[in-house]
Order: sequence, then C-alpha cells, then structure tokens
Amino acid sequence: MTPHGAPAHYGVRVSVIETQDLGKRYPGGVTALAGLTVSVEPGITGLVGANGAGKSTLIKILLGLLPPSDGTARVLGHDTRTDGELIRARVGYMPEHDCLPPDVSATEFVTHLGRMTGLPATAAKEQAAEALRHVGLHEERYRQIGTFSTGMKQRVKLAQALVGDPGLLLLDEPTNGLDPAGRDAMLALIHRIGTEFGIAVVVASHLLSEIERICDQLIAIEGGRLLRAATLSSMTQNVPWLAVEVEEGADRLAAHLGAHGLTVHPENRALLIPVADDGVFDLVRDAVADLGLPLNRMEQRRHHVEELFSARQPTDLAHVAEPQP
Ligand SMILES: Nc1ncnc2c1ncn2[C@@H]1O[C@H](COP(=O)(O)OP(=O)(O)OP(=O)(O)O)[C@@H](O)[C@H]1O
Repeated sequence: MTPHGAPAHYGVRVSVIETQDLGKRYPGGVTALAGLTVSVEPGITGLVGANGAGKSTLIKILLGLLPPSDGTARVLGHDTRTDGELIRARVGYMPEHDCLPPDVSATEFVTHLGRMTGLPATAAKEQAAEALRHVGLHEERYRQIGTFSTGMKQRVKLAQALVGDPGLLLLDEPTNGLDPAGRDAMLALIHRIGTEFGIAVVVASHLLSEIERICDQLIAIEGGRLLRAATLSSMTQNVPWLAVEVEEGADRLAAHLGAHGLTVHPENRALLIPVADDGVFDLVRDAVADLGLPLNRMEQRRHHVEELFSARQPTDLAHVAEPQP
C-alpha cells in the first residue's frame, strides 16, 4: 500500500476510484445512475451535478452502503460489492445532511466515531483532538454540538471524516447552509487537507463555480450519466484558437483569411481561427490592416470552466477546438 492507502502494483499507483458501466435503479423505477464509467486520480476531485444528478447515490455505492444495479465500482482497489466494510474503514465520509447529536460534545462525538472505525480508545481520543484542531474547533471541543453554528457543525462532520487516517475523503455538499465567508473557509480547509495532508478528496457539489477553485480534476454528471471528466489544467489552458472581432466587415475579413488558407468559424460577433502556428497572429493582424477594418478585439481564447462544463459544450466547441488540417 502507498502511505495514504491507495494500493500500489509494481510501483504504479492506481486510481483511488474506478467505476465501470455503473448503474443504479431505485425501487419505483427511478434511474439514479446509468452507464457511469469514471476514474478518480489522487488529488482533489470535484463531483458536480445539479440536485438529483446522482451524486449522493454514487457516494453511497462507493462506500458499499448501496449495491449497484449494474456495473462495478472499486475504491482504493477494493470492490464495493464485497469489501464495503474494508472501504468504510479506510474512507472518511462527510454526509450531506445534519446527522449530529445535539447533546454530546464535539470531542465525545468524534472520538466515538473513531472507535467505530476500529481505533483503540487512546488513539481515537488523540486523533479526535487532532482532527478538531485541524478544522479550527480546538477551543470549542468540549462544547455540546447543539450549541454550534451551522459552520461549526459542518466542521465537526469534516473532523469525524478525518479520524482513522483515511486514504480518501468523500465529502457530500460540504458547504451546504454556509454563508459566503463560511463557504470560503470550508473550501480553504478542504484544499489544505487535500494538498498538505496528501489525502485524496472527492467533493460533491451542485456549485461548480465554487469547487472549481480547489479541484485538480472535475467530474460532471447529469441525470446519472457522465457529462464530462477532465483535469483543471487541461480545461483552463488557452485553447489553440484566436478570436477576432471587427466593428464591421467581418464577412470580408473571413473571405480574405479563407483565401490565405485559414479556417474561419463565425461565433456571434467574433471570428474564431485555429492557431496552427505563430504566423496566424501576423496574418490576421495584417489582414485587418490591409482591409482597413476597425478592430474591436483580437485575443487568444480562454474559457471559463463553467462554460466548458455546460451541457451544450461538447457540440458547441468541438467544431472550433480542433485546428483544421
Ligand atoms: N432511496 C431512493 N428511492 C428512490 N429514489 C431515490 C432514492 N434516493 C435518491 N433517489 C432519486 O435518485 C436520483 C438521484 O438522487 P441523488 O440523491 O443521488 O442525487 P444528488 O445529485 O445527490 O442530489 P442532491 O444533491 O439533491 O442530493 C433523484 O432523482 C432522487 O430523487
């Protein structure tokens, strides 16, 4: 095993989560997941989708709490159908809904859950204290949870997920119910856990704009199906095409560039041109000058992650993302 629990085979670290054609139908006919094949690498992964997309169902299957109707899922190398108990001992889970007893202290609660993951009494107590310190509840650790704010309760849920030295954290809507400052603090905390502690983290959220800030990888699901999966770096780098907008004469410019061998795609008021090499910039600039056109803007195109993940993305961008031969 690797230090953080992901199994290693001949020195090659495998994905922390792998699903193959995963499906889940609930009694009554609701299809929550269908044909879902994804692979989650170590790091921080955002699992995004609207309410009802199937995120919580996926998490319950990954924890071995719910059997899939079709397909397979492996977590830290273990089959969720047969090794649920093993997986739950190695994975920290922060549930979406409030599930905290109001009349026990944070220390008692987190220690108790540490015992339930199999830790001896002293280790559970020590790890609970440590986890509560990490989430910023050291001072308040002996207070009854019922007296806590929503933000503090979310942090208790995160702390209990941290005990037992997990190799993976599954966090279901961790910013639920928090105000903007509380959301920022929770996201910063998750980012610190994922980067400084080196624990693989999966954060389920319906707010893409929020979790994209802390993730290395994003997996978007819609109606239980995979919409898109990609690393953040591959999405935020400049795509290789140029957007040019002229006040007037766009048709003449397109014809001129076409005559010089460039492929031009109109998009709203702009022309999009694949950038095969540096010469394209000069060619476009010279064409605008030669035709005497008023130039509004000329820029290499960047896309916001949210735009790339929108449902219409694959068809809308496909025709311009690939430079033409
Ligand atoms: N126990 C159940 N029985 C029947 N249908 C269910 C059950 N649990 C979830 N569903 C349905 O399965 C679909 C996926 O639900 P799920 O809770 O996994 O989505 P989600 O993305 O986590 O959404 P949310 O963030 O609102 O919880 C929804 O249509 C939901 O109504």
